[in-house]
Amino acid sequence: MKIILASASPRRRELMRYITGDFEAVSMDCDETLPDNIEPSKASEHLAVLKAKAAAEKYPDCVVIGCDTTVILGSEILGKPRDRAQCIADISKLSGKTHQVITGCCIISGGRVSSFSEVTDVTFKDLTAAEIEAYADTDEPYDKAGGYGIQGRGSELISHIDGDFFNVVGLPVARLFNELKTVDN
Ligand SMILES: Cc1cn([C@H]2C[C@H](O)[C@@H](COP(=O)(O)OP(=O)(O)OP(=O)(O)O)O2)c(=O)[nH]c1=O
Repeated sequence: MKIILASASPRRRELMRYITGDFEAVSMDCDETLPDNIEPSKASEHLAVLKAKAAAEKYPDCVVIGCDTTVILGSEILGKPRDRAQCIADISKLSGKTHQVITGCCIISGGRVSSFSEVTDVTFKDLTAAEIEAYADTDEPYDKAGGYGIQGRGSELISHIDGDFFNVVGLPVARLFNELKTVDN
């Protein structure tokens, strides 16, 4: 069956090519409002299911994949910063601490819905105000959860990670590869 990646993210499309070159990427518009009181750790999988279901309605004869990446610090979800001030505030919160990056994935095939979450722990260095401001002055943070890109200059902010690097960039490549094999069988 043809594979549809329901994502506008250029990073995800690039990472998906590690799994297969044989897929089509489509942008899905869907309401990403989270239910009240959802546990932060469940948010990305919830949104992945919404994105995949929206795509499955349009492509019922395909294997559809939806994904979402969230950055969780304690009980707070840090989204894409709306402006420089928010970026500085978010990176300041992450400085010197360990947070979780969770990518939720949902696969829908032949009406069957399966989903999972992959967690990577990311630890930031103790950053100075000047380092944080310099990073906020780049154009890297603004389309990324948590306001940083580990695959770019954001790597300078990090002391270490525990888990799948690709998961932080937006797609848990190894896990998704394995899950897709079970769906195709
Ligand atoms: C933490 C982090 C996030 N990100 C990106 C991954 C995701 O693209 C983005 C989180 O936003 P998402 O809402 O997961 O994805 P998206 O809006 O970019 O695309 P779509 O919903 O169409 O699939 O942040 C990085 O590229 N590097 C990082 O280090």
